[in-house]
Amino acid sequence: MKIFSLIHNIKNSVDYGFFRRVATQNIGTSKYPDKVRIVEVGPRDGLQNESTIVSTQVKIDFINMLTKTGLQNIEVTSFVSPKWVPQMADHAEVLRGLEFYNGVSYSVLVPNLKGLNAAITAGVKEVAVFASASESFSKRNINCSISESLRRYREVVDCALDNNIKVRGYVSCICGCPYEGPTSPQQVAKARIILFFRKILRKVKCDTIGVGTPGTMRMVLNEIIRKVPVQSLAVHCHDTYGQALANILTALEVGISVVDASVAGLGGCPYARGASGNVATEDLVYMLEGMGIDTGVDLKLLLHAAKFICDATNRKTESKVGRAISADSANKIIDFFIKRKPPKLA
Ligand SMILES: CC(C)(COP(=O)([O-])OP(=O)([O-])OC[C@H]1O[C@@H](n2cnc3c(N)ncnc32)[C@H](O)[C@@H]1OP(=O)([O-])[O-])[C@@H](O)C(=O)NCCC(=O)NCCSC(=O)C[C@@](C)(O)CC(=O)[O-]
Repeated sequence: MKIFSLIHNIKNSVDYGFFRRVATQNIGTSKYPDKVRIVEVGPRDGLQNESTIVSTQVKIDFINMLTKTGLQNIEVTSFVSPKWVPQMADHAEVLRGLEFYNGVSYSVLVPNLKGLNAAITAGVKEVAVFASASESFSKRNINCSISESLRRYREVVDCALDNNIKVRGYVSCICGCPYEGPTSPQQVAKARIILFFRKILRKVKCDTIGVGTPGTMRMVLNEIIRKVPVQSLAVHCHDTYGQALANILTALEVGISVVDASVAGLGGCPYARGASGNVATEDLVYMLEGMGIDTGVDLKLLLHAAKFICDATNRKTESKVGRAISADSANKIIDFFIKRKPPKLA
């Protein structure tokens, strides 16, 4: 009750519209984009690391809730070996249970042709392949060298494009590797990885263990955009050291406008021990909308989805916004955010 009246008082005494106008004015004709496309990776990157198997129905309900928030890209599962990542073994059942909405892309991770073929059978229209800038991480994560992974992915990408399937390409460990330490920008921008990824629609640069700072992030991105059009890049920042939002701002400053995030900051990689989840989607939406940058995402609905998955997995949210505002009280204090209509059912 006390909390409620505090929020009520804050709402009545603070002109959020004023803050929003000031934030926008300060940015002016700034280096930041007008819009940012958020790729929600919670159902895949977020849940793959959960030690207790999450039921298929919970995954389906979670994804359906995310769809209604206005997110246009959701990575829903991965078609990897169930021996390696048991949590994602129900990939086909998850896809069967989804309500597909017009204008929303539901992508999946595939490590090889076997995964791609299964994804095609399940009706998937967008896949993601995942290479690494670090040899050791490549070996631990997908059991092969970088060169071998690129050979495999060449087949996967050709086959996907022949089937009119869009492809994202992740490059992990752009700032550091859990086994080898810091990664040099030149290592990330190596010709073989860049050349390979040229065909791919969207190239995602990943700070897999969240060790990057705006300094290292700027260095590595500057190196990459000398070789790849910035419009084709996205970033995927884990938040282990609390640098994710700052790193994302740095990415926006160099011209990137597609950003991965995970609701409630869920996740981590099973082959990068100690790494925390991605930047929390709620925190990202709060920051961007507060800067006058359109995300198209309804923060209130996002908070509901976050509460749902945290309750179902018995974990606390990693989102700072999620801790500050409960889904129920969100109504009272985030009226200044743009209200969105959910997309129409296909
Ligand atoms: C790549 C492999 C398959 C190699 O694994 P392997 O053991 O070298 O391959 P294999 O061909 O010997 O296959 C082993 C078994 O898995 C089966 N198998 C083989 N492929 C598939 C498939 N697609 N779907 C289903 N089953 C499959 C295959 O049939 C076989 O079954 P068995 O004959 O023993 O009964 C394995 O290492 C793997 O699945 N790795 C995936 C690990 C993973 O998902 N890691 C987390 C991803 S997160 C990440 O990479 C970072 C990212 C993207 O989030 C961004 C970032 O933050 O950096």
